[in-house]
Amino acid sequence: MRKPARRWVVKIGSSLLTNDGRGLDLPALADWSTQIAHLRAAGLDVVLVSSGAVAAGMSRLGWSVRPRELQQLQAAAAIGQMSLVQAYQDQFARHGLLAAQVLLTHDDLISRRRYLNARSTLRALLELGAVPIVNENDTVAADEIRLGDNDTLGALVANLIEAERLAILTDQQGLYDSDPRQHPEAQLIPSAQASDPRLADFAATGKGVLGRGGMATKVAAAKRAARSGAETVIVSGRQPQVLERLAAGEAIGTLLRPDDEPLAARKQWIASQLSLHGYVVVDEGAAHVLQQAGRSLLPIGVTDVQGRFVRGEVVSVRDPTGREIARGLCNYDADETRRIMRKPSDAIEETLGYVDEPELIHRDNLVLM
Ligand SMILES: Nc1ncnc2c1ncn2[C@@H]1O[C@H](COP(=O)(O)OP(=O)(O)O)[C@@H](O)[C@H]1O
Ligand SMILES: N[C@@H](CCC(=O)OP(=O)(O)O)C(=O)O
Repeated sequence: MRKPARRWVVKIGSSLLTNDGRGLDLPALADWSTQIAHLRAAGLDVVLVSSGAVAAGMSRLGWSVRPRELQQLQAAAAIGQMSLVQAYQDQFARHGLLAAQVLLTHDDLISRRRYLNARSTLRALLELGAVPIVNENDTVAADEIRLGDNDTLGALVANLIEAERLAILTDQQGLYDSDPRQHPEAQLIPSAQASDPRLADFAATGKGVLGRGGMATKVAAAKRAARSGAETVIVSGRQPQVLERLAAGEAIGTLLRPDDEPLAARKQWIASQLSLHGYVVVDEGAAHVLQQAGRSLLPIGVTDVQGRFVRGEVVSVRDPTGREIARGLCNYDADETRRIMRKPSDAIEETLGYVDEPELIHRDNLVLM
């Protein structure tokens, strides 16, 4: 029996919530809300990441086919999000709980200031005893920066609140060794390391009518959640008392475990950046000391700088073959970095006229990928 985790992110996908597209499944939604209320009563903090806005909007609009145009999807989401949170609010109120709507975009999670704001708001809501209900802010998220699937959002929220567990409720019993919709003989994987490269192959194909990501985004989410020390359970939301049984330590679904101890909060944030404004290329010697000796990155080891970034932004670090080996907060902006690259740190002052830090990226602000 595993010990129950204290802070959970519970993610409910579109396929499940809408019973594969037949509008919101209100009895099921009521049941999950009851289960979450029981978890709260048992002392667990729960943040709910719920999909279903587009699907609920489609059903309100009488649309049976998911539109392709972004504006149509956004309009459906705006209509559907109302029904979605209203349904949750009604259900949580039956248990004396307040529900809180939290709509996040990708930008909110890459800007340090907004990231910290989102984190403190979520923490405040949990302290107030409310149940935060998170979804992507579909109205404003433009195509190229959309998270698109809520598995990624669930993992980012797990990083944000340093959750111990990400429970992904879906329409299958868990992760199988191939898509059970196409391969009835597929075998359920009871547990694995989130970093196991075979998982991506198992999840390679197939998704539901409405779901965005299929299993591939769930496996990627487990990997991302593991970076902040969270374990992920992929499990059928249709199992009776699924959340309570998980909380009691029952081994159901697929458990994907992190390899390591949790990284510090800053390192989690650095590792979870989805879009970066630039990268630096380092020579072999620098790549070696970063990876093997846990050292800071000095300007002398940098051979190329690409993109535009400001001081304090997260940049990617690539080895001479172009492979990303690390990410970190850069102490100099892109132009300054170009001017001091290949130079020893004691030449920074004569080159720039000032010196802020001898390191380009300090090891405390650097995370290996
Ligand atoms: N290896 C696999 N194991 C289980 N399900 C898989 C696998 N590969 C693909 N799938 C598909 O992923 C679907 C769930 O993903 P998706 O439709 O995006 O759901 P959700 O809306 O819950 O995120 C399943 O219905 C299944 O057909
Ligand atoms: N923000 C979207 C969710 C996107 C989506 O479909 O996610 P998922 O079903 O979890 O893969 C919505 O509420 O409709």
